[in-house]
Amino acid sequence: MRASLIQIAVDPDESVEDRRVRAASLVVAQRGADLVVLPELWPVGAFAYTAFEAEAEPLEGPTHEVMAKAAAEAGVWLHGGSFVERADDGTLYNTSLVFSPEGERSAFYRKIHRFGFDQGEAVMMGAGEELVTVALPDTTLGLATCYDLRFPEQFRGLVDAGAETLIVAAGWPERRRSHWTLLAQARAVENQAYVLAVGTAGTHADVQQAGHSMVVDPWGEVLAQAGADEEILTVELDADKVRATREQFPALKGRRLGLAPPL
Ligand SMILES: NC(=O)CCC(=O)C(=O)O
Repeated sequence: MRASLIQIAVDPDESVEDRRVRAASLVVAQRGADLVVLPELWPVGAFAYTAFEAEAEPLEGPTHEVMAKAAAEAGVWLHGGSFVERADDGTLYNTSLVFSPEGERSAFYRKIHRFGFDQGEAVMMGAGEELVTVALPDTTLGLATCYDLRFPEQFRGLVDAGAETLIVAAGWPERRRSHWTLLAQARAVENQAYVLAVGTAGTHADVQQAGHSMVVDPWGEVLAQAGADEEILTVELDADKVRATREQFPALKGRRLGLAPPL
């Protein structure tokens, strides 16, 4: 399975609409891939909190429309990254979209763990409540967004739901890049799964993005890693490698659940 990770630059001197057009063209240029992935909040920027309200859109808004068309034109499974969704009740969410090669929406995922503690996303957005997996012909995707990466229990839940390829769409800052790399490899090793971790490039809202998108295999080997600038990583994944790894080294079957708490 050929996967392309689009590490798109998010810079304030480009309008959201212009970036939507550019992102769609980058997706269409990946014709021949099986799966294409975009990062977190690439339309507005993961740290552009002051623009969230103004750039919020309905689930089936402009980003949904251009990504659906791009998936169909390229004939690829597309994780279209995430955007600021305004739900029918007015709540904002950090929402990811997945489209089939026919341009049909297969899933949407609202980020469960909101970043910011007492500011930004954590206070401006609602929290997703559901784990989301997407069955592709060769593998099952498990969806996560940026800060979710720090919560191993979410990934265990995705693996227990059948996920073999873990997608992390992110807007991870450069100043914590070491955590990005470490955690992406950790999630791959502990879950014996591929991790496709795709970040943004550039600087927005005075936050330099880490870029350094990466693909990690079920043994924790980094198969490919981008630099800091806008870049597209394309890798060949062997979906059977996940099952073979789990059979050769069945650590997931060794979990001891439901242990009594210490007295
Ligand atoms: N957009 C994010 O979720 C940022 C997460 C982050 O900076 C961190 O976990 O560190």
